[in-house]
Amino acid sequence: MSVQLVGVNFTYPGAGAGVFDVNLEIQPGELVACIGASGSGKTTLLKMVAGFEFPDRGQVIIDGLDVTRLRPRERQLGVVFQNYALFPLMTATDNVAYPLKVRHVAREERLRRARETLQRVGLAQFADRYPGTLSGGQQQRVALARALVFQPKALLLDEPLSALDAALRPLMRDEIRRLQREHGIAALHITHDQEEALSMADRVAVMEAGRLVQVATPTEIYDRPATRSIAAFVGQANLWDGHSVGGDGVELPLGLLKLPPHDLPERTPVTVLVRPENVVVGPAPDGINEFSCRVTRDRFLGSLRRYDAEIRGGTVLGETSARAVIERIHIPPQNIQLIPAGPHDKPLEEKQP
Ligand SMILES: Nc1ncnc2c1ncn2[C@@H]1O[C@H](COP(=O)(O)OP(=O)(O)OP(=O)(O)O)[C@@H](O)[C@H]1O
Repeated sequence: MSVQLVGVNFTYPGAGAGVFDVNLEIQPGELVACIGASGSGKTTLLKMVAGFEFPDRGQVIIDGLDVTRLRPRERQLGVVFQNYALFPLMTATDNVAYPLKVRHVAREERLRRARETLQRVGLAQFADRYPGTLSGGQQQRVALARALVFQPKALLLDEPLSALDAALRPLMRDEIRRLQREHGIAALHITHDQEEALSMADRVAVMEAGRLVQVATPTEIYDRPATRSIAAFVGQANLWDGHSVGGDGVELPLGLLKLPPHDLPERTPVTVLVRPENVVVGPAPDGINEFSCRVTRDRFLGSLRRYDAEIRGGTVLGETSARAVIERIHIPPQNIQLIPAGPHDKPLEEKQP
């Protein structure tokens, strides 16, 4: 059961904000995570699919059916929100059975199906408990069971894990993926948490100012971001602006950097991306892209160490598991990614490391 958005446009009345020219297809069993800065339109996109708002133009197609003008309930979607939105005066079973009740399923049948779904999310022994007596993770699993109980055509997840503590989140990620794959339904997952998006999703959709600017696998988004702003938004990044000197070089504020051969004409403006883990501590065997440096910030993060290496012309952010004093670094040419300067590039929203 797939979800398709075709040329979807929506502007909030009286405001310039909304979503624009959105085309996206989520295959059965596929999970697409939508990420983007606050206010970029992620929730609005979810509202289009859910039917909480109607597009001004374009179509929403679910399981091959045009649902653009259908109301939320008629779309048969499972929706899970950040705050669970459970009914506090109903037991876990009654909460899960509720969508069946509104669909006029007979009482015995709906209780049977609710218990069965609770069992599937590992909560059989909590069936008669009230939400207030359950932990955050257990409540979230009730919410998930409630979204799955009526065999929805797709699953919409709006920050479903952000209220959970860090230890529980990876478990719930796996749980959601297992259930969603088992049911073979398409899922759209809105999240602020990049690690969650990269680790859970089959594909990641990046939003900027109401538009999908890149939709690709997690590794493609991380390794080959389409624009400078995507590179800055996803993960940690060294981003340097400069220009091509033809052949295999780029001229940057920190000097000439050697790259794998490229065919950009001389003086083409480019942005260079180097992920911190691709900066290597110590001298280069051939002296290529090697810098002497002074470490100005050094943070020990357990399995790795993140440092700022001051070199002539700038600062390089690096990551290493080495514990020794860092006096020289190098950047192997194959670890450098070229991002053509493009019209999409907007002022950066770079994170502080
Ligand atoms: N009801 C509304 N009326 C007018 N503008 C709105 C309304 N709801 C949202 N917006 C605007 O639409 C834009 C997109 O909002 P949306 O909630 O989709 O962003 P988001 O990416 O989900 O943000 P966040 O990550 O902060 O939840 C924002 O500029 C927001 O101010």
